[in-house]
Amino acid sequence: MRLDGVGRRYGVRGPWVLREVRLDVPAGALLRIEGANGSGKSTLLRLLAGIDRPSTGRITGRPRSAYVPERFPGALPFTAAGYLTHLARIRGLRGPEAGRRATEWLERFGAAGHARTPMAELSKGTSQKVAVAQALLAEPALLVLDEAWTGLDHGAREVLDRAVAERVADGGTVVFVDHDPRRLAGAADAHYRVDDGRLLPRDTHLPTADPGTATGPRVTIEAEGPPGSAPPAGTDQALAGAPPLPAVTRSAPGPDGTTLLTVPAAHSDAVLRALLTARPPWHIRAVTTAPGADGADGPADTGAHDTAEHPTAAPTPTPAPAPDEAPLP
Ligand SMILES: Nc1ncnc2c1ncn2[C@@H]1O[C@H](COP(=O)(O)OP(=O)(O)OP(=O)(O)O)[C@@H](O)[C@H]1O
Repeated sequence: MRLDGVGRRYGVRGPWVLREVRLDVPAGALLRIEGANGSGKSTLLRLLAGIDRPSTGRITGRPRSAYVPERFPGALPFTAAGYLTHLARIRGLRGPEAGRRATEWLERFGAAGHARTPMAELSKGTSQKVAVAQALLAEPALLVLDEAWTGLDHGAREVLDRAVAERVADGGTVVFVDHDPRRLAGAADAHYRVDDGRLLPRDTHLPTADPGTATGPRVTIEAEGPPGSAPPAGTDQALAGAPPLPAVTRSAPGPDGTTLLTVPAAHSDAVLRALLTARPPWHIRAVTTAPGADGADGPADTGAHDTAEHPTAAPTPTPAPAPDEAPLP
């Protein structure tokens, strides 16, 4: 999908909220939109989702889209399951499949007990689970999330993190706004900022280390996987071409499933992607700056865990390009 010279204002004489927006929305990518309150983020997301039209400019190549609005109109004349089944049918799911998918998403979000509750009687959090589920159930090619994590409990936020990773791994595109800068930290392929009506690319890449040396900025990733298991093989592929110890270290998996991975900053996005798209996906607890391998760069290591560090498995001989290094189509 592509936006060319897109502008939006409310009312013929209203101020331009967005001006001259040009954006390529590639398949299989995670895009983050940032900006101050009232800068026009929600306006942009509504245009991307196709529920609003630009006042000027063109949007072409729109894929099958789904949208979680900032404010979900909860008081609808359905039960939770009835609403999701209805939406699944509108999105093209046929027969019992629509109801099955509705039940499956309510279960994933821990809201199966509210399947028969009228929407108007749902708590704010459960209503938000339904808002998110309606967007996920038909596996859209473009998923647009406007503060979709707000109001969800911890478990549901993790389910949504994983669903986002699944969509991207399946070749879909996810565009999101979230007030928490740690949301999907390091996983976005591109960051943009809405500023004075313009959409500006924000540098997405952490400072690059020289791949030929063991020095340079590093990032510590605290990730949680199945208890006792080592990080998925994809992380080793993501580190192909990275210098070995001391640039790359990995703690032994803790009994709670937590592992600390310290990697060159240039490889961190690819490692995060590998963790989030593993099956089952890993949960990213924190991403912090670590000192360079020579100890010269950045603040002190997190020190959150007392860990025995050891090198990761040897890199694969043929370096694969990190997804974040590929040019956006
Ligand atoms: N339907 C509307 N009618 C008139 N003005 C609107 C409408 N929707 C948004 N605006 C105005 O457009 C501007 C941008 O609003 P928008 O909600 O897109 O910003 P935002 O960056 O998402 O804000 P926030 O971070 O507070 O959610 C604001 O000045 C807002 O008042």
